[in-house]
Amino acid sequence: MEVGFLGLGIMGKAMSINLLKNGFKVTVWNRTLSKCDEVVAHGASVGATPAEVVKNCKITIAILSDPAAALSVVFDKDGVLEQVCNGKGYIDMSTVDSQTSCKISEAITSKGGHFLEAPVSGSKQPAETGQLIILAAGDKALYEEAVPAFNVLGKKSFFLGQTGNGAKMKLVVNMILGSVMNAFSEGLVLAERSGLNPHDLLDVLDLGGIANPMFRGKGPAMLRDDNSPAFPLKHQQKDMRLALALGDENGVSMPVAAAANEAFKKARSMGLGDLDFSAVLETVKLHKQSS
Ligand SMILES: NC(=O)C1=CN([C@@H]2O[C@H](COP(=O)(O)OP(=O)(O)OC[C@H]3O[C@@H](n4cnc5c(N)ncnc54)[C@H](OP(=O)(O)O)[C@@H]3O)[C@@H](O)[C@H]2O)C=CC1
Ligand SMILES: O=CCCC(=O)O
Repeated sequence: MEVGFLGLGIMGKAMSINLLKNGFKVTVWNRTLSKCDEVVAHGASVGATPAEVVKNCKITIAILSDPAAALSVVFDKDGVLEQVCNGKGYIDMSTVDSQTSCKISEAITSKGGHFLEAPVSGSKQPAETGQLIILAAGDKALYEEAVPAFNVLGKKSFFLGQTGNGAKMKLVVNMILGSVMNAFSEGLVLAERSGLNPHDLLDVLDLGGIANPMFRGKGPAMLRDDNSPAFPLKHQQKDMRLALALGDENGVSMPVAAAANEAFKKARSMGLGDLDFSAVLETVKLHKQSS
């Protein structure tokens, strides 16, 4: 199967290499061309523009930073829309809001193409090992066609119905994720400042009812001040912002998520946006009691 792939950031690089390792022919494009080199070394071809990739491939996958990037790659000059036509499939795996997804869907389908949104749960390592959770919605036939690729990229794919439902599900999941990361950060600092060994806290948490892979995976790195990015903090803040907007639209009060969003905004203002979202810990460390 031949697929196009737009966006070779942390996720796109890992996912496209994974497809290549599993026998897919892949044509890639990235705004910063040099990021294609590593994927080309694994056997990918390069398209000069998103439009060229779509022209050459029946199905094109994208995973880009945010709504602005997702829209730009479709609607701008040399974008996806210029070559979408009957029989072409476009799958956007970026984390965006449902409005962005619906706008892209309408444009693609108005030209005879097929559209599926398929944001993912899971981070850099699951992307490398094909263990993502795929939250698809939109064109069911395109979903069925993409299942062989999804089986390589993920451990489980969900088809959630109409376009927008995948985006919403992803935002709800990441709203919880971001809120939990803030509570976890506060707990680590509280343990240390109150005279406990925070490594003991990690051990206690890991044996109890709120044990989870995130505490287990990120906790030790956070205690070492290692915030090398798997999931960039700027993207987590974008997801909190979009989830809060979804809360507004639906009249859902989310004070915990709102506070978490403020902490991520603070972290961005401290220049931590490109670090892992666990760097929100630094905002808790800022506040020291004066005697
Ligand atoms: N990292 C993670 O753990 C996860 C991330 N996600 C989501 O996946 C998406 C990608 O994340 P990730 O790979 O981490 O992000 P990165 O920041 O590593 O990569 C972002 C990608 O988007 C491209 N891009 C940004 N702006 C534009 C633009 N205006 N036009 C064209 N391309 C653009 C970048 O190109 P360039 O290289 O030129 O900057 C790059 O390819 C995001 O929506 C994120 O929320 C979902 C699950 C997990
Ligand atoms: O969107 C990113 C999710 C990161 C994760 O699930 O660890």
